[in-house]
Amino acid sequence: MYLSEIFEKAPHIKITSLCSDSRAVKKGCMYFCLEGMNCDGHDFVEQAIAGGAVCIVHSKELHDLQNGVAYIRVASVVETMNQVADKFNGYPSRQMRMFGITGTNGKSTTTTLIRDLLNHFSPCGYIGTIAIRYGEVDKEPIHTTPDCLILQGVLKEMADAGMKNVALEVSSHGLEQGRVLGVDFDVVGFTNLTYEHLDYHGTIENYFQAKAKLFHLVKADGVCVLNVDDDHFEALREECEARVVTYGITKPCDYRADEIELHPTSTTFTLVHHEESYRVTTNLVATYNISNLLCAIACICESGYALKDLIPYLDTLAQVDGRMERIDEGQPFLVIVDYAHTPDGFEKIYSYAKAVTPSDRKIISVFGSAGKRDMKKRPVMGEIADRYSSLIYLTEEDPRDEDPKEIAEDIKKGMRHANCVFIADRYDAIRTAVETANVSDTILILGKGDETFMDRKNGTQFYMGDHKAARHALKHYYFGNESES
Ligand SMILES: CC(=O)N[C@H]1[C@@H](OP(=O)(O)OP(=O)(O)OC[C@H]2O[C@@H](n3ccc(=O)[nH]c3=O)[C@H](O)[C@@H]2O)O[C@H](CO)[C@@H](O)[C@@H]1O[C@H](C)C(=O)N[C@@H](C)C(=O)N[C@H](CCC(=O)O)C(=O)O
Ligand SMILES: Nc1ncnc2c1ncn2[C@@H]1O[C@H](COP(=O)(O)OP(=O)(O)OP(=O)(O)O)[C@@H](O)[C@H]1O
Repeated sequence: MYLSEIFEKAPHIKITSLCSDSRAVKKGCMYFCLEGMNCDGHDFVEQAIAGGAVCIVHSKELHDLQNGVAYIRVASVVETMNQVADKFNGYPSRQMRMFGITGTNGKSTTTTLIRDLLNHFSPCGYIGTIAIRYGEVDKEPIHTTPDCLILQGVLKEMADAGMKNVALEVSSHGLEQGRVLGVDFDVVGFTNLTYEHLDYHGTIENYFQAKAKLFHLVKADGVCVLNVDDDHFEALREECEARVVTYGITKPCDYRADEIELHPTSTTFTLVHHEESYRVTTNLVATYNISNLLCAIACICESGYALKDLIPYLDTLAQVDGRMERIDEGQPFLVIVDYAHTPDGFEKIYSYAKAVTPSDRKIISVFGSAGKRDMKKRPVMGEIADRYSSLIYLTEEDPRDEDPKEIAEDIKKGMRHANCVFIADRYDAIRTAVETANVSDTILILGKGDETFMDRKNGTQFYMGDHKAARHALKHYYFGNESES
């Protein structure tokens, strides 16, 4: 594409790629100077030009301008970058129905459910924490919400591959940093807002405001799907300019789950939507997943599909990787791998574990907390785990350059009752939990979900993953404690 096609009165220079990192520019690239938390992209203009940049988009005054390079000064580099990336890629989000889901917990689950259900009717891509998926393509993501240059490129790939819909996880970091400003959202959904990421946002109000940005990015004739059960529902409704549709469990709303019966491997409930009512069985477990399912159903139905057509697919929904994943090697106790890593996520998964574990049996927990991330939540999560568990194995969980034992000490500050042991190696902690479990106990392995890496002080290293670790330990170290209690 030529620069003159992007900016009026700009020289006729060929632009071959877009970039916001001077270390990655290629010949013919347009470089965007972004102001970050650690440094300012304006300081790397020379490096960008040396690497081959032919156009610099900036907001601050630059000196020593070079011949042969076009300089475009704009009020907001982020906004311009989004517009250019959208145009450069042929406006891909206008060619597909775009679903954006935000919230503290449940984004990956809800977007995966949207994709899984919609794929029965019309091809849908997924972009989020777990992967970038469309058709047969399955790629590792860098971020939950990719930066706009990557995002628009991926959207183009999806449109070119025949996707008609995209379910996109939209993180608060992504919203704050304007990564989705160029996306034309048709449907935006909200799961919940609880304590998380305050190291980045500072206050819960700022965090809410970041999430609320998504609801200003939906098309005028689009839909905002809100959770009536969440404490921030009313405040978020105030922010919505497009039509609002509601879902929930505890209050009257447009899509409601009533008479919920929780079972260890399924859930039954009555799905009420205005005059329609269906008794539904789904293979999803735990009440919070019913909330996620309602959000997904509301998003799909409000984009034109009939509720009755979705019902047949609700009892064979795909397992969401690392989310409430049951590991079954024939052992007589429950082993669940789950990505819970927030106080609310902990509260929810423990209340589910309590509901399905006989009262005279143990809940055994294995978890840690991420290094160099929100440290205040550590004792809070320790307190919750302690309230429900008989035994806790604290272990490493992406310690980065912190000492995992010291992170464990922070977690322990919230504990008062449970037996708690620190085992540095995560596999060893999982193995020990398996060796200690008895019939009808529940082991919860929390915090890493489907991730197969460990961020340590010497960088990101391969980790076999909690699901594989649990399977391996069950196969090799569980010898049957059936007679013990
Ligand atoms: C806190 C955060 O989100 N930081 C993001 C931010 O980094 P930053 O503000 O520190 O950027 P910076 O290092 O100051 O650099 C500013 C600019 O100068 C450029 N630069 C910098 C150095 C150089 O030599 N040359 C150069 O051009 C950089 O490319 C950048 O454009 O902008 C960078 C470029 O887009 C991101 O890669 C980076 O994500 C970091 C790696 C990150 O870990 N982000 C996480 C927290 C995140 O976004 N997570 C959410 C999910 C959260 C959740 O729900 O769990 C996500 O959506 O993934
Ligand atoms: N609606 C919900 N309410 C509370 N907790 C939930 C909800 N949905 C999922 N969780 C918990 O949060 C964990 C992460 O779920 P999921 O990956 O769907 O959320 P997410 O918002 O995508 O999180 P992240 O952005 O960190 O990946 C789950 O493993 C579960 O423990």
